Amino acid sequence: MATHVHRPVTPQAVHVEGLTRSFDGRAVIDDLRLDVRPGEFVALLGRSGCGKSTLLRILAGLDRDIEGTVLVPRRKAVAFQAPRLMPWKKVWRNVLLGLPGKPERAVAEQALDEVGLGHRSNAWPKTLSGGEAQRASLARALVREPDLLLLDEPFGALDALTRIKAQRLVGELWQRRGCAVLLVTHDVEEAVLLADRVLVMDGGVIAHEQCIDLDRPRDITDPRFAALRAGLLERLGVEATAAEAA
Ligand SMILES: Nc1ncnc2c1ncn2[C@@H]1O[C@H](COP(=O)(O)OP(=O)(O)OP(=O)(O)O)[C@@H](O)[C@H]1O
Repeated sequence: MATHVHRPVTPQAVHVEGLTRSFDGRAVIDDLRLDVRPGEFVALLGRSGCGKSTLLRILAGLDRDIEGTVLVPRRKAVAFQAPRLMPWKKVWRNVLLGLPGKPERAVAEQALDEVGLGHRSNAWPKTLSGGEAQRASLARALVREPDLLLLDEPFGALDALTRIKAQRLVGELWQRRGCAVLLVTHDVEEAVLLADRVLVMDGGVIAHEQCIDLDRPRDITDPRFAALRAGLLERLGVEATAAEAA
């Protein structure tokens, strides 16, 4: 029997047990177990099609056609690779979209300030750059004051420099807000840079997990960083280059 329960205070930010999700009789998620501690930053890696987005959508409450137990906080927010802004609403109205009650514009502006986009509050979405649109999408997640922030490849479509800035911003927001984060990414370096723990999904379960016990801010030139990255690449079936493996 499926249970998808929201509870305000949980010993874990996420508790998933015996989770199975099938499409056309094929179990993409198969008896999966996952716990995320409050305030923990977890990155989720895995080859394309292994079920990462499916898991994230289930945690977000967007897919309830499941078996098993899923416990998540009531306050949660999700941001996707595509910022999904409504083109006919100004940026600040997009940020408030779907919030209960009649929230004030100032609420949106505070969140936009937090992501460095206060000056574009009154702009139309089509006038934003890719990085700005992604920051607007993050602001929309932040106004929900989430205990759990779910990010599905949020930097995937950004150019290298914008991506680095966006990663830094998410790291800062996480430290300031203290919410748990589950970040789906293809980028092993990004995972090691940001996460407390990196999970590798395979065969419908969490097949491997790696704690990242490096000080913050992280130094990608630290040999331990390279070793962790190489280990995870190997887990993903990607041959590390000779330089990385050294
Ligand atoms: N609504 C759906 N109907 C049928 N099959 C689906 C549906 N959603 C996902 N799938 C299938 O489930 C599998 C997992 O998809 P999912 O998008 O979760 O993978 P992913 O790990 O996020 O992939 P990627 O890294 O490429 O984004 C895929 O084989 C996909 O085709």
